[in-house]
Amino acid sequence: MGHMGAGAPQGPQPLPGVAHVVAVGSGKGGVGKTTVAVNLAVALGKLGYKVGLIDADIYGPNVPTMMGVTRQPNIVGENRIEPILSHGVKFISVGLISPGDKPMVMRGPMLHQIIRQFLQQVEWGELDFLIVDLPPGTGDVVISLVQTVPLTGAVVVSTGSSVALQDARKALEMFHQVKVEVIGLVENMSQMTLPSGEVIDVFGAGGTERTAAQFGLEFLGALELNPQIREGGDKGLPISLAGPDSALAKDFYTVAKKVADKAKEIASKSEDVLEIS
Ligand SMILES: Nc1ncnc2c1ncn2[C@@H]1O[C@H](COP(=O)(O)OP(=O)(O)OP(=O)(O)O)[C@@H](O)[C@H]1O
Repeated sequence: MGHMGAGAPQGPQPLPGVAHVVAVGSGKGGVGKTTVAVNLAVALGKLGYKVGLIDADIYGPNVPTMMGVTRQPNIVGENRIEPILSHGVKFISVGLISPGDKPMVMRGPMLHQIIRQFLQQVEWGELDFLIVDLPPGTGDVVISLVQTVPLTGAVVVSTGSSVALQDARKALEMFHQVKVEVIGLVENMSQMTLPSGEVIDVFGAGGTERTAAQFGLEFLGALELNPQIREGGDKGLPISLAGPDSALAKDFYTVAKKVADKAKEIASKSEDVLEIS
């Protein structure tokens, strides 16, 4: 690859020691993307993987609350950022740097800089998976991400409702445009089981699986709508901590295992391509 002079165009560079970067996105806000990202990270950790989590949802950085730690990260050496370790996962968030209720007002270049710093200036060490919680919608953060680091793939979270799926399709189209493979779709808040045992369908369960099929994409699983999942998020104790045998957490583990398998499959395919060319 020759050496690069100053100003030489630099494409996305893999992060040394980090095997897979997986983005979690949604078209619509509020569908539970962060809940899925946090529980996916914790579940992968419990499954024995080394996991990092970047909260790139700069407009609503909820990861610190959901991970139960809101203190500022330490700076080590020359401007290296030490990620926060919680529940077996290393994470970083703008919420740690600009805590409180003040919104971060940011212009494009600053946003790009933050995404780069979170990838390159954080002491991630060896990771099997670096999960990135994207802001809802389609936009700048994804561009910054793909310009900085090669992604293994993206997970798209939706509810089964028509409007959420309409926006999820836009997210799929965006990942296609920036050449990021979609690992699969997750349906969140799928069904709800009442204390009586009656199951109610709030957002149109099944819609996400049908959309995945239409696009020839993998359906990674359906997650129940349950107040304990919300409480876990609010208390900083993600439901996945309950382990794969827990009734409420098991579906998150199903998703986590599928994501891990598919990510490894995608990575091995792209290695083959590199060897051939
Ligand atoms: N399966 C679920 N059951 C119950 N509550 C849930 C579930 N998933 C998410 N929630 C709750 O719904 C709210 C929104 O979830 P979350 O913040 O994860 O959404 P989001 O898509 O990341 O939102 P945004 O990106 O727009 O900030 C949170 O209070 C969360 O605890």
